[in-house]
Amino acid sequence: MNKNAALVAHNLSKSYNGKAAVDDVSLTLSAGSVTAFLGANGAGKTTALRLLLGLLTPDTGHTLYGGRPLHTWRAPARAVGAVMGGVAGHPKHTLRDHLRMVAAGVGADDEVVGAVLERVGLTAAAGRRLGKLSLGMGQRAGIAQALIGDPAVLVLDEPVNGLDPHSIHWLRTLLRQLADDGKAVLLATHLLAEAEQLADHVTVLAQGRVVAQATAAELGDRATGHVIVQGPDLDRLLPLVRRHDAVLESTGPGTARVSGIDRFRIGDYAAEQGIPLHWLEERRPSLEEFYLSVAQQEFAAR
Ligand SMILES: Nc1ncnc2c1ncn2[C@@H]1O[C@H](COP(=O)(O)OP(=O)(O)OP(=O)(O)O)[C@@H](O)[C@H]1O
Repeated sequence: MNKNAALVAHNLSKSYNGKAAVDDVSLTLSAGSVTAFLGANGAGKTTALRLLLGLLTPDTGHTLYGGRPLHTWRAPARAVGAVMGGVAGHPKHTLRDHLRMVAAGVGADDEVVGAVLERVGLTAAAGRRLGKLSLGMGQRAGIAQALIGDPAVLVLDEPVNGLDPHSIHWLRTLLRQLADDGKAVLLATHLLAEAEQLADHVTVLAQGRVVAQATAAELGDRATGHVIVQGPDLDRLLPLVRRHDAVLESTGPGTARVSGIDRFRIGDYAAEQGIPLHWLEERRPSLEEFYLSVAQQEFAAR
């Protein structure tokens, strides 16, 4: 076990009415990294986050922050900050006053409130009432609130929901900066492109279970892609295809799709045999294709 990890969750499980919402989920978050919990709606992401945060009691398993359970931290807001959808507070309170109250609760001063407002780009909106914040401002305010304790771990549930493209870009940049500052960031998302673009590590959840855990790049490599080849004489590739137990599928005149051999082998073989090729392109699977394939394999095994 990595004792220096910002967060270690061991074998978390939670069932409702005999059905597992989260089934034996383990996770390690390191300082300076962004991790995504990726899964379809109902995969168990929110339940897993609530277990990590101590908002739900697990049937089995436990979570350590900096090597210790959250309840042993004198100031839990230094261990973890959570954004579980917008900002919750009295709609008539101004954003500044709301954050001041939160700050007082965690022993932070007004300077911290000014700093977090600036960090999320809401300095000019500090005097607005919570009830008058737009959806995007509410998301930013939620992040400001989570950052007040300067936590080592930041957890966000579907943070891009309802955001416009400009705000999504802003959020990506902010999360990367927070990781660069040394925080461990965990976000739950059903948006495959978000996980692929933003996260260093991806944990794929399906029906409450971890079905894949790797870097975004490794996940892509693990899945099988295919190669598009074009040329006037593609049948001459068949001996190579047979040798590798691969598949060559004609997709039109002079064009085929090969799976089971990489483009280097195909190119080298074509050069050795004097087979003319006009095009050779490896199509790597997207994380989406990978996710669907692992989820299908997982369900098929049940
Ligand atoms: N309090 C509860 N009582 C009964 N079942 C629950 C409860 N909370 C979650 N579940 C069930 O557990 C499963 C996982 O739900 P969860 O909300 O964690 O999924 P999710 O991946 O976050 O999906 P979504 O993005 O749709 O919220 C679902 O089948 C859900 O119906």
